[in-house]
Amino acid sequence: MHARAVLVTGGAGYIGSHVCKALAEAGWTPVAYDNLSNGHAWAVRWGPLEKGDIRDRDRLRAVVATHRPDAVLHFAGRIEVGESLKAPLEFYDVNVSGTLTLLDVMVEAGIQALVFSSTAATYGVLESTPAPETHPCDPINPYGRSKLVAERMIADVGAATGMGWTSLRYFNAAGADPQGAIGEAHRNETHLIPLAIEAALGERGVFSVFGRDYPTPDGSCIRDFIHVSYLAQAHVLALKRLLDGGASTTFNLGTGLGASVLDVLCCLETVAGVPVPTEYRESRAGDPPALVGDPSRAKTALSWTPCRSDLTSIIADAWRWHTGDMFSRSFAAV
Ligand SMILES: NC(=O)c1ccc[n+]([C@@H]2O[C@H](COP(=O)([O-])OP(=O)(O)OC[C@H]3O[C@@H](n4cnc5c(N)ncnc54)[C@H](O)[C@@H]3O)[C@@H](O)[C@H]2O)c1
Ligand SMILES: O=c1ccn([C@@H]2O[C@H](COP(=O)(O)OP(=O)(O)O[C@H]3O[C@H](CO)[C@H](O)[C@H](O)[C@H]3O)[C@@H](O)[C@H]2O)c(=O)[nH]1
Repeated sequence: MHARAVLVTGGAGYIGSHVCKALAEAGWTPVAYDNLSNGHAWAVRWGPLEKGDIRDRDRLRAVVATHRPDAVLHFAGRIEVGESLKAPLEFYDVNVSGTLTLLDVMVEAGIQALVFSSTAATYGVLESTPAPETHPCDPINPYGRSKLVAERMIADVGAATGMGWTSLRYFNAAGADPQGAIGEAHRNETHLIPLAIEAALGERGVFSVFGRDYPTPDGSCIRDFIHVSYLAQAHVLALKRLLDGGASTTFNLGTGLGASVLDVLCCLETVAGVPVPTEYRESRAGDPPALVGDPSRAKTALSWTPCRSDLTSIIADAWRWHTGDMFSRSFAAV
């Protein structure tokens, strides 16, 4: 019997590729749909790669007609908070228009289930931490606003058509596949942990800490880091729940615990056994001081546990990936 297909937009990217691995291990055929603007063909190892843009209706239609997926997991999008302030229209184009095009094709094809990659950035500045899903959404950057519009569009289409959906609001995905097959390899890296690793290895000069006067115990921002492989597990569980008739809803995917930028640097120095050369810079526009999520709803409804998500395990996996053979061979193959 053939494994059932699911369409994974953005399946060549960091989180999408880890989810493809988890889906294949759970018996699915993940069909990655990606324009490779920030992902890699080498990261698509557990199913076919269909190259295409999320805004290209005809290409999407053709891919759906070929693979006839039971469901869609939608990761494709622009992701960098800082960039979104410089190029808001690009973010609205890909994250909003792209999601609209995808929904249109799904409705036309009668696909009844969608798992959407949303974000903690939809909340804005938290009134209290850890934030539950009922926390007000008032995003402070175009990235978060574009994802919130997409979330609401999905809910409206679900209400009108009966399509089931689950929006997963990730906090900070981090780490790498513990077996070393894939890891975080954004082309234009802006994320804290990979940049700090590159600074520790002397590949990038000094690491810049953005802001030292936040209202946090050490003055640097606080984030809730969640191991990418266990984030991936939650997608498999959410897909199963949706296909079993579970109600459409939103889940936070975080640990409920925060770590500061300085905590991350300190932990990396311990894991790597070398210092991270560091400087302080102005705070980055659009960064809220603290983002920590309450994952209780996901834990209960999905029977999910965010394993391996202590800072040491996350950073050790990221370090192993970055310094391993796969990382250098992967980039050499681009
Ligand atoms: N990384 C995080 O910590 C984090 C946190 C919250 C939410 N998210 C969301 O998770 C999703 C995946 O994030 P990621 O970190 O894996 O990013 P990523 O950039 O590694 O993955 C996104 C993928 O989408 C593809 N893509 C971008 N624009 C496209 C387009 N127009 N058409 C087709 N494909 C396109 C890219 O090539 C890339 O492979 C995103 O939707 C992001 O908003 C990420
Ligand atoms: O060189 C750097 C890079 C980052 N930071 C700081 O490290 C923290 C984390 O920054 P990242 O860029 O790694 O991640 P973000 O929290 O900005 O955003 C990530 O998590 C969000 C949800 O929390 C989003 O969804 C988004 O897609 C994803 O990139 C922030 O306080 C940032 O100011 C630095 O100090 N120096």
